Amino acid sequence: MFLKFTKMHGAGNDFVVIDLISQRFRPRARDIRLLADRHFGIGCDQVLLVEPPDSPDVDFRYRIFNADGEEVENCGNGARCFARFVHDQRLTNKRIIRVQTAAGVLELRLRDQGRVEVDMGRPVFAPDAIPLRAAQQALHYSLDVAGRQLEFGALSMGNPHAILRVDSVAQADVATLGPLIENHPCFPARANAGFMEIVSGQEIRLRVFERGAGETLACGTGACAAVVYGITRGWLRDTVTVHLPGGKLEIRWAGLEQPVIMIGPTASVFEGSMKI
Ligand SMILES: N[C@H](CCC[C@H](N)C(=O)O)C(=O)O
Repeated sequence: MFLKFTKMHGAGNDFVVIDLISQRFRPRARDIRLLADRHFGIGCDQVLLVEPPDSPDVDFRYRIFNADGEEVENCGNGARCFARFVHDQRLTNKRIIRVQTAAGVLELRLRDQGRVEVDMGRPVFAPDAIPLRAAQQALHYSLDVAGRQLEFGALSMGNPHAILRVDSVAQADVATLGPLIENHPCFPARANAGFMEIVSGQEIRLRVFERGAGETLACGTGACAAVVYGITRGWLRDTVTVHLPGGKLEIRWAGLEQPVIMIGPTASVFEGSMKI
């Protein structure tokens, strides 16, 4: 079959977005890997599938697959691009959209100039919910990675994140430490690894080695996780500009039991169809 798709990105984190309301396609992991392949397929960090709602109190359901073919719970940049996609494709004329994901219901608000605001839900710190193998919940943890003791924060934004503070993201050894943290046995579901440089109480630089995709130009849930960790450590205030290699996001968190709010850009790059 030929599958219609739209290629999008949010701050350089790129997606193949597929409308499964007007076309039928039951993807296997190998189909996702082919769609995501930058040589034999279209190429992307994640594949997003847009589906009809499965309950009356949401407008859509959307599913998220990493380039390695694994389905995951949440994707911040993907949520923004999803909202832009359903609006551009006239699947809705709403500017406040409720969408069911594997991590729960997200509320998305279309802002001006292609920007979208997302209520990303509340961070979760309990180790067994991240999941993280740890004796007890802590502000930060210590991890032996390749003989080095690393201090990191860990939390879930629906998906698991480990965050390390570094002096300089430019100098951080993301290529080596990223996969070691992603696949460390203390993370039974693997993890996204964030490397955060504190610029000021309201600004950070961040690089993220993503679970199932490698280092990406931006990670929305990673930006949320890094800001939440920085606020809990007393390094950051409640509204932070996050500078990522592919662009910047604004993250707000008013503290425990409060949702994390993310605002950022979206871009629709091209449409096409692929034989699959
Ligand atoms: N790699 C992530 C999913 C995509 C998250 C990221 N692209 C974002 O914008 O949040 C995971 O395996 O949990």
